[in-house]
Amino acid sequence: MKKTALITGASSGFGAACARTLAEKGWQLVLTARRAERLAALQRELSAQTPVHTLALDVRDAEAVAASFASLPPEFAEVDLLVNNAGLALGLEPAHEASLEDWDTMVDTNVKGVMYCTRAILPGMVARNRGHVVNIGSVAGSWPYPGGNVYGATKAFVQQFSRNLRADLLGTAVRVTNIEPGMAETEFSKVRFKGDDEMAGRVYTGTEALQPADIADIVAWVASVPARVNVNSVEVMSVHQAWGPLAVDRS
Ligand SMILES: NC(=O)C1=CN([C@@H]2O[C@H](COP(=O)(O)OP(=O)(O)OC[C@H]3O[C@@H](n4cnc5c(N)ncnc54)[C@H](OP(=O)(O)O)[C@@H]3O)[C@@H](O)[C@H]2O)C=CC1
Ligand SMILES: CC(=O)[C@H](N)C(=O)O
Repeated sequence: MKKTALITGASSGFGAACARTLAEKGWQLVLTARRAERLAALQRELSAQTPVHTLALDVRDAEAVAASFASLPPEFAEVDLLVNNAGLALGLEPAHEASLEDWDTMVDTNVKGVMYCTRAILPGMVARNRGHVVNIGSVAGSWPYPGGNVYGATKAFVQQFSRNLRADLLGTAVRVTNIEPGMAETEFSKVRFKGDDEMAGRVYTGTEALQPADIADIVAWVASVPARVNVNSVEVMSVHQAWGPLAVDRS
């Protein structure tokens, strides 16, 4: 029987790449994000390969997360792998100029979204004594950079939440991994710069960033090691990056 992976933020970037890679490796998929049409397209692409269930969902909505995860079709209900990937950065202003609304959105998505999804899926994993939570943190959670203020802090939360989950889950076979990617070429910068494609493009100019499939390969790897092994964290950067995300010239 195929194992089930539930991926949040599967409509683009790392999440969509994880869907493709895990489908290739024989997983069946529950794909979630807000953009239902993107999920439907990915489902059409992958469904010849593996069963796919899609769920249009905003991870900031605790009740919707709990209700939809509790009412998955029976054949998808036992989630073996939760990839907490949905997330975003908004703005790159210094703290004294940043928008409180952007800060709230980042905390609601990157912190509370991860909490809500984890809380909804974990009881089943513990009851079955089987499962794996893979959180997508960021090098921005450990390495400072100008304008990284709240985004980086949300990823520091993800790092420590991952460690603390392991403490709570000691004595069970449920695994937790925090993956901390460096700069990667996805829709991340388009979102951060609110559709300013020129600004977003500058992030990747003159360098070679990670690609979504690079992160998907790591997710597939941490999920494939022997059940006794917990890969606690993986920090991964482009060979062209050695510390915090590259600052972008805002002028
Ligand atoms: N790209 C990078 O350089 C790095 C990214 N990361 C992290 O990787 C993760 C994936 O980002 P990446 O693939 O790069 O960026 P993308 O913008 O390509 O993907 C982000 C995904 O998150 C989903 N999402 C955002 N907000 C919500 C929400 N409220 N509810 C549900 N889904 C949501 C989006 O779907 P939709 O809009 O359809 O809801 C989309 O599928 C994020 O957590 C990001 O912080 C970490 C390190 C580096
Ligand atoms: C490394 C990331 O999370 C992101 N690309 C950023 O610029 O902060």
